[in-house]
Amino acid sequence: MKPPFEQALGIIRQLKRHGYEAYFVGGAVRDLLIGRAIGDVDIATSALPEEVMRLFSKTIDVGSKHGTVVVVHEGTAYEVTTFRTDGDYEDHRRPESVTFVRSLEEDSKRRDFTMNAIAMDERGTIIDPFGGQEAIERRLICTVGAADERFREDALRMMRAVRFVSQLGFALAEDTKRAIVQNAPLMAHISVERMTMEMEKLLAGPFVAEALQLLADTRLFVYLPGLAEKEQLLRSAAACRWPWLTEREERWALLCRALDVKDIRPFLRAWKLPNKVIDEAGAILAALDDVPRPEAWTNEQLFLAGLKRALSVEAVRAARCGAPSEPHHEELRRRFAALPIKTKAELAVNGKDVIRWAGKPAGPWVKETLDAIWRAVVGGEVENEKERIHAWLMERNRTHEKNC
Ligand SMILES: Nc1ccn([C@@H]2O[C@H](COP(=O)(O)OP(=O)(O)OP(=O)(O)O)[C@@H](O)[C@H]2O)c(=O)n1
Ligand SMILES: [Mg+2]
Repeated sequence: MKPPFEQALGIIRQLKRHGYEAYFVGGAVRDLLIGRAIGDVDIATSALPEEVMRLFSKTIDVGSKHGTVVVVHEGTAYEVTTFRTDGDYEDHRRPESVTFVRSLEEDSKRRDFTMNAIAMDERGTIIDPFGGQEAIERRLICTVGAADERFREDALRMMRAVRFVSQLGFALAEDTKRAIVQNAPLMAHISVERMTMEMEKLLAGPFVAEALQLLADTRLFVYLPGLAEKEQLLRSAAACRWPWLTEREERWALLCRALDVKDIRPFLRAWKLPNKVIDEAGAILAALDDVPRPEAWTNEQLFLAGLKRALSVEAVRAARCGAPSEPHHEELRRRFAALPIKTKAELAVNGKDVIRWAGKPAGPWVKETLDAIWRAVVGGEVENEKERIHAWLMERNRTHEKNC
């Protein structure tokens, strides 16, 4: 058995030793069959959560009410979920309560897409009750059973379908697509946090262009934060080179730019993104406005942005206009390496020094003076060395006095 399944075999064997059924399920089995990098390995079992907790020494109760216990095995955390059918769905979100069942087949029936309803036992035998392998061969995303029911159970699945299009390059099966169009308004019941998780995966997929067109075709976009009025721009955003971006902040910055979002903070806040992400996306966009062309970076702008952000700015610019950014990245790396200091902390003098030299009480002038100093150092006007900076400051004060 291939890694990472091999590492998790111990859990399946332990469950089986005690008379329970246990299988690998979900995305990991799907990705194994597709030949794609495998993410988290999930396990489904006939054992009840308290039985799972009794069988393993290190467990975390992450949602035993819903059947999920995390088992830490040889340093890795695995979600072990009891076979279940999802009880009554209220509000088209994941259920309040679930019913535990003892058969894998019952469990597979409640899953979203046929490719996600494939199980694998400890010998590597595939159990595929709904034709998931055929769907994978035909590169189709197809719900388990009636699409309407699956989407009414959890409306987020509609967005999952589109994010799988982006990640896998598969197409939506006809009836699955039709059901998304019909049920799109159910997205109104879904929390923003869950939408955002899917949107981030969607924007990071290799087939994001198809996925963005599909968000528009299915009208799912109407229910996404800040997108309701942006159908045409969303379609044009498909032309951007999204796969050239590597950071989530770059993707959010490009989304703002492609959708011509004027007030980016409220837009990004509506997606409930962490402040850190909002700040960085905002800083990337501000620098993109300040530096009109990739060749136009001044040393000061490069210093203030830092190398990482400067590269992000050029990646976003390139993804937007389709001209490769590699040559600019090289040049920016070279120029950043040549800067005499990379951060203000590397300055050879600090506030205490300038106060001592001036013999004046601290005040706003200290920051102004330090700003003038780093600008002069970055601009190559003075070497980053204490005595030279002192001399440069005295000279500057003399000229200043003269001019006044
Ligand atoms: N709304 C949902 C979410 C999940 N699932 C089922 O739970 C499995 C695991 O869910 P999750 O880890 O969220 O998705 P993956 O399919 O594993 O995708 P990823 O690779 O992104 O984790 C899915 O394969 C699917 O069988 C579902 O039926 N309906
Ligand atoms: Mg998963």
